[in-house]
Amino acid sequence: MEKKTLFDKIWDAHVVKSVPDGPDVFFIDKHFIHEVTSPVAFLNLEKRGVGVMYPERTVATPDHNVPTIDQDKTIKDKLSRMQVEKLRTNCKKHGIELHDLGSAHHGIVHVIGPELGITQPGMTIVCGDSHTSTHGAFGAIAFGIGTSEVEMVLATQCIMQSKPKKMRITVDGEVGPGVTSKDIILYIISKISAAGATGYFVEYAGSAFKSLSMEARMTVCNMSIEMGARGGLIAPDETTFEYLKGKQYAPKGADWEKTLAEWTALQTDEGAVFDKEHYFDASDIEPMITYGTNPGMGIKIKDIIPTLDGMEGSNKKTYLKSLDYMGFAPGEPIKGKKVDFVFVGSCTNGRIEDIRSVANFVKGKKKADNITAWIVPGSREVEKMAHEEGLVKILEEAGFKLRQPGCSACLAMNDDKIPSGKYAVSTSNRNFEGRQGPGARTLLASPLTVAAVAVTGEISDPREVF
Ligand SMILES: CC(C)[C@H](C(=O)O)[C@@H](O)C(=O)O
Ligand code: SF4
Repeated sequence: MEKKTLFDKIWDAHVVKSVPDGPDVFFIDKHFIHEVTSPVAFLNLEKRGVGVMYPERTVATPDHNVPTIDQDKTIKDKLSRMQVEKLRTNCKKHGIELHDLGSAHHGIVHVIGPELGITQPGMTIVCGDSHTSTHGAFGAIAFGIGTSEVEMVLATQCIMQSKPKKMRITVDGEVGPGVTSKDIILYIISKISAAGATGYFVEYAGSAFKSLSMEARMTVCNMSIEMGARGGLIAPDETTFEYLKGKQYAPKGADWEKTLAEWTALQTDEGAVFDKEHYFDASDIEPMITYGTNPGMGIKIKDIIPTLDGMEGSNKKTYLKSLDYMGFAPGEPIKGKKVDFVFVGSCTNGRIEDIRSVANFVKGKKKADNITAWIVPGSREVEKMAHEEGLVKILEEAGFKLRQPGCSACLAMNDDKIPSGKYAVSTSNRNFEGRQGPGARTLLASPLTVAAVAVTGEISDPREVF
């Protein structure tokens, strides 16, 4: 019998029609929408006089543009207000479930999907958003699509897709204390580069991933796109099932038992062939940070910023331009550099475990005077738990400012911007020029590292801060 990868199994089960030499017609189980990439799709449907085929398969939430204070008041920014209002009217008109600002399950689309148990193993999931890859943590094929495809999914629940190549990234062994899943993925991207998985769909395998919680796995899959991959997934296991059990949209009773048997079979067959394989050893991974302007420009915090050795021509030019933007020089240590802002949040690290780890770290300590510290829960549910567990109190005592759920300072589409020239150590996933505001300088790191930076006011290794 043909050996199949997990990706093949899910893919093949969703092909409605195979077109010779063309893309497949591909069925989508779940569709998430937000205020930025859906308005034009709805507008075009309207123009064509077409309705939404399966409204119950789409779930909406406003997250990118929303303010993270005074969410109960009218949004001040005109474009943001219009986009959020459009989302409301479109959802109402087409009978689409909306988790609106201020409601119990409002939040970043990639945080609320898993939280509600909408994201499940074996599914195909899309959203007009590149970080849809997050949902792959459940053993689903999840990827970002463009606005014209959002329209296609609304109208037909299908899209046209060519099957990507398959890559497996195996990390075996155990990471040491102070090393998190964010460090694992930053390490992988630094090794294979920000374009290293272009054209591939990745399966993460090996004991280093199996021992991660679901939230930590989501951090890994979230950043698949930052190495160019279409998406990334992890085969479901007991950790996955335990997380989903009892969630609002998870199967219940006899249905649960039946579904569990199906989910358990969602594994890559022994001997299945990948187009490319990478192997890493978990014991080589240490706390990581980026120093440049793409997520592949990462180093261990203890290391120096790479020198110009072996760099020539346009590579050297691009490298120097990137360092110039960051205000760094080749060969300098990164540790000890002064920082202005820390940001804990986003669909990469805005979940409750992230907030817990920051709170545990800063408990009884104070942030440094030069630091502005923002903590933005990924959802209302996370916010609620953070209050109930006493984490907010700990964080506020340490000098952090808690804001309301949304994408916030992850990208400069709302009011939470880092001023030009300032340094922000951020738990988000992108450090592009201007990502957190025009001229802002972003360094990506784990929540634990961010906590250490908040306390010391400079780039620090969390294992060395007490
Ligand atoms: C605005 C949206 C389309 C974008 C994406 O696709 O990822 C954003 O979420 C991001 O993280 O850059
Ligand atoms: S939190 Fe950041 S990465 Fe995630 S969807 Fe929002 S803008 Fe994109």
